[in-house]
Amino acid sequence: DLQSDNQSSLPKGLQEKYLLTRQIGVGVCGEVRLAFERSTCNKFAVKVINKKNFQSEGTATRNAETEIKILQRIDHPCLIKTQDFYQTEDSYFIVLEMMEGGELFNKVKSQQQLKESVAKLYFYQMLCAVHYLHSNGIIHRDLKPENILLSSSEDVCLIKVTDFNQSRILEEAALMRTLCGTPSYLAPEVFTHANTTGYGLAVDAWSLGVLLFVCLSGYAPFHENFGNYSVSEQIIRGEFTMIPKKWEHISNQAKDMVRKLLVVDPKERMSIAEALQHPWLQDQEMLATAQRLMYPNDAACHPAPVAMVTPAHQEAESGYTTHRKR
Ligand SMILES: C/C(=N\O)c1ccc(O)cc1O
Repeated sequence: DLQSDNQSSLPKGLQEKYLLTRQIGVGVCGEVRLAFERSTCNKFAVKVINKKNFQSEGTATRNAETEIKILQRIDHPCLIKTQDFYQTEDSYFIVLEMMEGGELFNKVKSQQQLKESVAKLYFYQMLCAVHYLHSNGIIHRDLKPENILLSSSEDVCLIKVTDFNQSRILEEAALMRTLCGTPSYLAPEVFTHANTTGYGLAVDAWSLGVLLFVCLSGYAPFHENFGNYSVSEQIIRGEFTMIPKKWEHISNQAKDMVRKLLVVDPKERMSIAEALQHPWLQDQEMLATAQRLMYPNDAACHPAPVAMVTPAHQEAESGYTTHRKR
């Protein structure tokens, strides 16, 4: 009975504004519950984060309030919006926009591998979202299929990146949690330079490479069942295998994109900006679809002729380079 114990342990403000109902997701740090805003009946997803999962509670709690203000200013069509934030002695409650399609993780699991055109549409939106985060000085650091949400169960749909706020709010604790969670998507330098949080934007490019590999092939490039190295050793060595059966129908341009992101040396790894200019994404039909999904109002008032579509990421870098000129 949701009116009894569950609601009573909730912050008063949260209880007054929202009715929390069933669990719709669960993760390392806690659970996600479906909530209804009482005044509008609009649906929201409330992420309940159990504080005892995090070591340095003092600074994290202090950071939480300040960080949430910054993050509520973050506004991009492919980033989950933070609607509200509450906390009790032992939990954080982050009220997030609802995504009816759930986690990308479940779609890839059920479909084995995504159609290349669908993987391209999703990957382009992820690149735009992460490009925007980086331009606002935020490194995600924990990009994985569980943190990519789908707006609907249709293949052609808007996707949104989540949890960038959580790792930002609980900075040092997020690093601890990240290192405790499954390392499959983490870039090599997170292991080799983990104690210096100086690793840069390139960690997200690596994780997007792993995400794209999984969407295209249906399996992870670095996995404990592969070879006789641990997952972290496989990552540090940059050793992955494209199983022919899984990759035979995938274009060379898609494979090229993956290979240029899964480069061990962050200085040699293709950047997000370079990835946005990669030939695989210069696909006018995909760009027009992404534009329509991300900026539906623009398309309504003055539909851009497909040939003239300005890529939604706008700040297009001049020219595509396979490797940054050193
Ligand atoms: C975290 C989140 N939205 O922000 C979410 C998580 C799981 C799910 O099935 C649906 C959702 O909307």
